[in-house]
Amino acid sequence: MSETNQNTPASQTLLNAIDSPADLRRLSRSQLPQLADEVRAHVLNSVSKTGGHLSSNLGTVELTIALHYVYDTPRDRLVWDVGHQTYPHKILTGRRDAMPTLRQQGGISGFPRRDESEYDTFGTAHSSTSISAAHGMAMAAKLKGESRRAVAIIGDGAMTAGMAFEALNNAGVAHGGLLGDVLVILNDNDMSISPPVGALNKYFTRLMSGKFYAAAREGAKSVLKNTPLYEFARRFEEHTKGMFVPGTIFEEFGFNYVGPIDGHDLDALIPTLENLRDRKGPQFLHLVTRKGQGYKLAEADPVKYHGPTPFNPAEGIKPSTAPAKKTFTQVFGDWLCDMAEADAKLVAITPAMREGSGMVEFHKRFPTRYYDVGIAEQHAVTFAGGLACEGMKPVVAIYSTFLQRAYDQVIHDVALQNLPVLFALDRAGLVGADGATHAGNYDIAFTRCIPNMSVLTPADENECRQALYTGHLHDGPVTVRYPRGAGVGAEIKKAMVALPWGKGEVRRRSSASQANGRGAPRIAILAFGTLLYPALKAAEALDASVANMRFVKPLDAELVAELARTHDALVTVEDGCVMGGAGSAVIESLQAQGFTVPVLQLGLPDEYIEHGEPGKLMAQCGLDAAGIERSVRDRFLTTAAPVAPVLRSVANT
Ligand SMILES: Cc1ncc(C[n+]2csc(CCOP(=O)(O)OP(=O)(O)O)c2C)c(N)n1
Ligand SMILES: CC(=O)[C@@H](O)[C@H](O)COP(=O)(O)O
Ligand SMILES: [Mg+2]
Repeated sequence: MSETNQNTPASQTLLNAIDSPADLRRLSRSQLPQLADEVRAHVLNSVSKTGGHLSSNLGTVELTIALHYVYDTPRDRLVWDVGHQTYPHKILTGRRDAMPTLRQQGGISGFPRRDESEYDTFGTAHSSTSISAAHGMAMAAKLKGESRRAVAIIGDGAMTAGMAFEALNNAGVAHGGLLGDVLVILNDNDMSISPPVGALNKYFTRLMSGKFYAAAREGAKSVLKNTPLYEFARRFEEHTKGMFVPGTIFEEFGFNYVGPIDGHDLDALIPTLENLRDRKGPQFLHLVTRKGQGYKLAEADPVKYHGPTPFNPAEGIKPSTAPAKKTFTQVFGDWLCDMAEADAKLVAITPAMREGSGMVEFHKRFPTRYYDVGIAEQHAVTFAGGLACEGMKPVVAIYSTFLQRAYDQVIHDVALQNLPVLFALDRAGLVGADGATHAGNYDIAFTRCIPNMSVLTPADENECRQALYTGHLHDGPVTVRYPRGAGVGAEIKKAMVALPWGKGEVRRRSSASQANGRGAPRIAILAFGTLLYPALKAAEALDASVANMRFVKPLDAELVAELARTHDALVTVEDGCVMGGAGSAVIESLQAQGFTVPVLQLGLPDEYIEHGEPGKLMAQCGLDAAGIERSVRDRFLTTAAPVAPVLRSVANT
């Protein structure tokens, strides 16, 4: 019996004794409903304190208990799609008492992590990967002659990504005579983050509302419940269900389809999973659940409770009273509506992130020009390409990390054809609580190398608005990147004025540079994006010049040359990966122009930065003012490594 954690209410008598699924499997079936109540309470109690994903987790309590009760985990593999709904899974697999550390530095992740637990069989967070991974695990078991099973648990939202169907298409057939024993569980709560979109959702609704099948089931179950016949009827039903319900798309893919059944009913879940566990070949179980189950406020508004910050569960989420600075997301949302007013050709696309991308107002005001395409980033980009071919001005609002999902579409379907698509990249740089899977660290590197692509890095809220406007006017593909949350609180000018294309600006001149180089080396910091402000602060202490570069591509080569001519050393700072980032662009420009001035590149390191508080994480990466100052002193201003007199090339004269 584990020690009762002082943070957990005493009412968790069953849960406090469960440190692994083996403990769970020692419970009787009749104890499981109480355990479900305790797990649900623990989820609500924890998330209301730490913040995190809530409504999806409340919806998977019974499913999680049933899976660990029926399957021999971790020998049998569970792969959770997206993985934002795995708090019950973590609570039941030895991390109950770690929940207060959720998504905090050094604490447990909000998503499954292989390096966090053997029960987290596959790292997820980007959606729609679970069927592919589970299929791989199932085929490996076949090839190795192991009897283990693989289960993918995927939501109705995640099912809208093409990758899920790529996997179904592959998993449903034999390979070399071997057929994987994979179970795909569709956790259908009729919700993505926003209300679901697309034809697939309508199809699921038809399946769920299969009148005859549902009625036949309920009738049989209530009559036979708790009788020996129930078992017979259950098996009979399996073999006769095809007579009542027309073949489903999943059966066309080669899966044995079962369902829909109530994903909160343990008496339905457990026998069904026991039956499916012992069947060979690809199985598909369609569950109907409710997002937010068991907490009325989340049941009523699963969108609001998808990923709340800390709140009082007794009162629910209250609007913040603090006069908050506008977030970059809000700046984008405001600009989008203003631009739509001014330009009828503007259309806006989101791959299932309406709220997170700040598009609720745009959707309300411009419903015919708003497209939520579901979790389908590849389609979102090429769809925008098609719109642009016909003279529309599409804006693809997408988190930097999710654009990674559509890289070929950006190159092949948009940039190569030089189509005017504006990519509004939110969550650029470190995002904090979601950790490495959601970091937008790489977009500067992976977009600036694409011919025809332009890359803008606004420094504050006002410049973000102007950069979006500038990108919208540009006749070619453009990315404008901005971080999660608020900036410095710059005054936002309503008037939209295009930035001088490809031009940066000097924001501070070092006095050393006006002293013709006597004394301390003359240093210039070239800042990209919101790191302009910590750079300015560091420059005060360093007496360095500072340039707000604004554009990574086209880079202001003239400004780079002028700074190289008038300074002994250059420093680049960016909230993106150093490798291939903006600093690399500056070095390439210096080389191309024949300059040999030393350059210190500051940015995100070649490693994954885990979840934590963004400000602290940036400081740990040396990207706060103190860190920038420290790095410049260490590199250029210590006697140990003085800046050598620069051999000035011809270009310097
Ligand atoms: C590739 C990708 N795009 C977008 C997201 C953002 N996202 C996280 S959860 C979610 C909705 C998932 O809906 P569903 O699969 O139905 O799970 P539910 O939240 O309903 O349990 C989205 C769009 C993501 N994680 N990965
Ligand atoms: C699970 C998932 O991918 C989304 O819910 C994501 O966590 C949202 O991130 P933001 O909180 O930055 O909008
Ligand atoms: Mg869903």
